[in-house]
Amino acid sequence: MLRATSALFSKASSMSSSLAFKPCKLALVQLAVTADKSANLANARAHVLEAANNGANVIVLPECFNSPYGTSFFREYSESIKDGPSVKALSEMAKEAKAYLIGGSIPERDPTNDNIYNTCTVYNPAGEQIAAHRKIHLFDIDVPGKIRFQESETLTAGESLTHVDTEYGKIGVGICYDIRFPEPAMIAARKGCFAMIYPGAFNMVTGPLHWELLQRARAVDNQVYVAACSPARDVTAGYHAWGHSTVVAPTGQVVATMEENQGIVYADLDPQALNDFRQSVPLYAQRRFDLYADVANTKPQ
Ligand SMILES: NC(=O)CC(=O)C(=O)O
Repeated sequence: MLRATSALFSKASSMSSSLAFKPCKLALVQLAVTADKSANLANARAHVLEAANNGANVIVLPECFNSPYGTSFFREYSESIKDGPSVKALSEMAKEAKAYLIGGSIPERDPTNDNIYNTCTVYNPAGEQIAAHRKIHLFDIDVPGKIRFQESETLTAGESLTHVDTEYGKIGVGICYDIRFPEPAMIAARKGCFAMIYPGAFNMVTGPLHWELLQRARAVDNQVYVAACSPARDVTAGYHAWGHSTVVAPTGQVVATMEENQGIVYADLDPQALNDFRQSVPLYAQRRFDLYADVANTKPQ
């Protein structure tokens, strides 16, 4: 299903506070993930090439696309992001596709300390790995009678924010639970990112409640594009992903989305639309950091 954005905001006359980036076509690959890593890599390759053949310049894979999503699987499926089979395959895919590839996430084992991370690696069209984002907020929740998931049982959190320079402009990257925290998206936007992209795997409890809401919130707060790419739902797996990979415009409107099955969602990202909206609703000139710059030092009471 594709929902088109209506032209709510007319073209701005002045572009004084405009953000420079080039138009590009984004593709979110909502992949059916199995317990067979090689099959997952082959399936990812086929879909990345399909997206590129359909004109995508920036292609995104889901969270944990090479492994089932579950704390009991992370160590078994983990590998190095320097020379493991998954990063080799991702690099080749990006090169074959001649596109930027935001390679979902994989369980990463760091050979220097044996820690396991949930890590998104990013590639340029030459196949070079240009960034790696380790999920900074681990998904530890307990909703009684509904879902308990504790990534921290096996994973270690990353320690840095990720902003990737591409020929189209700067893109911020987070992973799934990272989207619940407004600060990284705000920093990315203030540093000139035109989009925040989140490989993610919400579930049947939190998906209907928050998946779209959080993307729209991050988009409208920061007046950037926001996209989240999920695995397809597999009801035979231990974790049932919500699916619904989605792209949201800087206005907060959903521009492209889908249901729960495997497929690809496309959206054209347009600098003119972003800048027109920022001109119409000039948040960047109106913020009152004189009143709330100290948020990190304000303790919850
Ligand atoms: N899987 C996640 O990291 C996050 C999630 O499912 C949620 O926040 O809900």
